[in-house]
Amino acid sequence: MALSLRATTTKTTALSSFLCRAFSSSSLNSETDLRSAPFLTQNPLTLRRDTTDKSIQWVFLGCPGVGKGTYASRLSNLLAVPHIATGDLVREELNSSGPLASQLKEIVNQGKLVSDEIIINLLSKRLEAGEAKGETGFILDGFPRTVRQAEILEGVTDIDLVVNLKLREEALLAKCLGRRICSECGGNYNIACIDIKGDNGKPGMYMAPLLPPPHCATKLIQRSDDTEEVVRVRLRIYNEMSQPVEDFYRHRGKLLEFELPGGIPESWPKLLQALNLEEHEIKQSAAA
Ligand SMILES: Nc1ncnc2c1ncn2[C@@H]1O[C@H](COP(=O)(O)OP(=O)(O)O)[C@@H](O)[C@H]1O
Repeated sequence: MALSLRATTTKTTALSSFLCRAFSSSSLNSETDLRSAPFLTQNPLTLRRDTTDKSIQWVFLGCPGVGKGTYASRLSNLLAVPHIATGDLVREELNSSGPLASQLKEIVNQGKLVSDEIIINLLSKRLEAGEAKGETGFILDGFPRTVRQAEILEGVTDIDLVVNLKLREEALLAKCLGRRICSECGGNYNIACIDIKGDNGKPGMYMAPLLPPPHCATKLIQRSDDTEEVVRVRLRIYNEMSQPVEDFYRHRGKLLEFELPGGIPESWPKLLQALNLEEHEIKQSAAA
């Protein structure tokens, strides 16, 4: 399907009045549940958006290890919209001394999903903080991950586009296990060298490692949920809980499927092409 993806959508939806109502009237939670949740100091997702906002509202879907963070972050830099990764919000919270930290640590380290209530509350706070700084638009990464989250989001705002990144199954586990983060600057790297040989008419695939610069190389850490056992659980849960989200957006004509052909050098230009974006044009117009 050809989707027109230029970032020109005019937003007319004011989210603030709808989000809380959408969340509290959704089937799994009564208002009582929300009020009794100790971490909810305010209504979840009480967002306000300028009705003249012309920024993009995109979602990135895809299995653990597919590269959602990498490509969402590159597009965020290119298009000057915030990249909001709910996994990062969860990790910030679990590394804090907040009341949810130990509960979140346990859930994440088992590869399970955090409750919709918690995730919506974290996302709401992040969007509000961004709004206070004048941010408009977003590229969401890791949200929605359940059909209920998608329904709530769809009920309150108009998502322009959902990019569904796909990568061959054999590469996903290796990508998660090879992931490394610089504990000082937060830079993301990958030490895995993926070299899948062509077989039975299926082409091979090569993904070079993304090695850290020398000043990060001695400070690399691994996410505690990037162990083989936990990654397998995350992949299973993605198939059960998040693949239906792909169908949700497919039925609404918003899903752009993008099969990664290899590493960043091959995939990035092809992704821009699929999105009908020209990197040099955007940079020129930003500089003008
Ligand atoms: N939308 C969400 N709903 C529920 N849990 C989430 C959501 N986003 C992130 N999480 C939690 O944070 C963890 C890390 O998320 P993320 O960094 O996006 O991982 P992945 O590499 O598996 O895509 C998830 O395994 C899950 O426990």
